[in-house]
Amino acid sequence: MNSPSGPRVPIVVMASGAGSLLAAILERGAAPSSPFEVVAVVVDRSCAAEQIGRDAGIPVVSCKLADHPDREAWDRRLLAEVSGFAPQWVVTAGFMKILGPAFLAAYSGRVVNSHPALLPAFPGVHGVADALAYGVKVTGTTVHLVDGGVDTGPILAQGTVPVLPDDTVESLHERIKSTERDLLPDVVEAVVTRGVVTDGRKAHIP
Ligand SMILES: Nc1nc2c(c(=O)[nH]1)N[C@@H](CN(C=O)c1ccc(C(=O)N[C@@H](CCC(=O)O)C(=O)O)cc1)CN2
Ligand SMILES: NCC(=O)N[C@@H]1O[C@H](COP(=O)([O-])[O-])[C@@H](O)[C@H]1O
Repeated sequence: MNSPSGPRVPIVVMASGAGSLLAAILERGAAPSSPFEVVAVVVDRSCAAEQIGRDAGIPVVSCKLADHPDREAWDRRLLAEVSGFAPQWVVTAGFMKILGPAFLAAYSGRVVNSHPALLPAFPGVHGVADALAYGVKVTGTTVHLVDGGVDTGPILAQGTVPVLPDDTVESLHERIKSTERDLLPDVVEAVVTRGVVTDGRKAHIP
């Protein structure tokens, strides 16, 4: 049992952008009662998330695809870097690269992603823009386990967000991120404490 008095579960957070989800996870992990500890931040590009990790006094590792001969080499390097921190869970929080087979073989069932749409609708890199262009009136966020597909893994939790008549991609995305900053740390706390039970496509946190 991981409790305030017990050892904290080590997690690695991966990010590519502004890092506001990373900041929310770091804040939650810094609470005295947190069941988890962020032991490293991994980025795939130069981004604001790097500085957020450094400001928190946490090791930040940059693993850029362009610095590797091919995708397989990058995937293996990513695995080596992350494994060096021996995390029990990995959280992709705005990480904009597809994780490959080597990485997922090692961390199968232990990678949690936050996506800015209600999956299975609007997967991929442009989830917010695609939902807005489609004309949906409600969208949201999905926290799911990562598998070999793109945003296809078993769903752990979802939160809904209204689409307002004057929304732009930016205004809608910011409203979704506000929900993500609560939901993702909630799910991380839950999975590190209670684990996940999967049955085919279905997953629940007991
Ligand atoms: N194997 C998986 N890897 C990742 C998943 C996943 O479900 N399976 N989710 C992502 C996050 N994500 C959306 O939530 C996502 C990120 C990136 C892409 C994508 O197509 N990336 C391109 C590059 C785009 C870029 O560099 O800007 C790529 O990897 O070639 C789709 C969905 C975390 N990883
Ligand atoms: N498909 C992956 C994807 O779109 N991820 C999204 O990037 C944003 C990161 O925000 P942040 O950089 O402020 O944390 C979040 O909305 C996250 O769901």
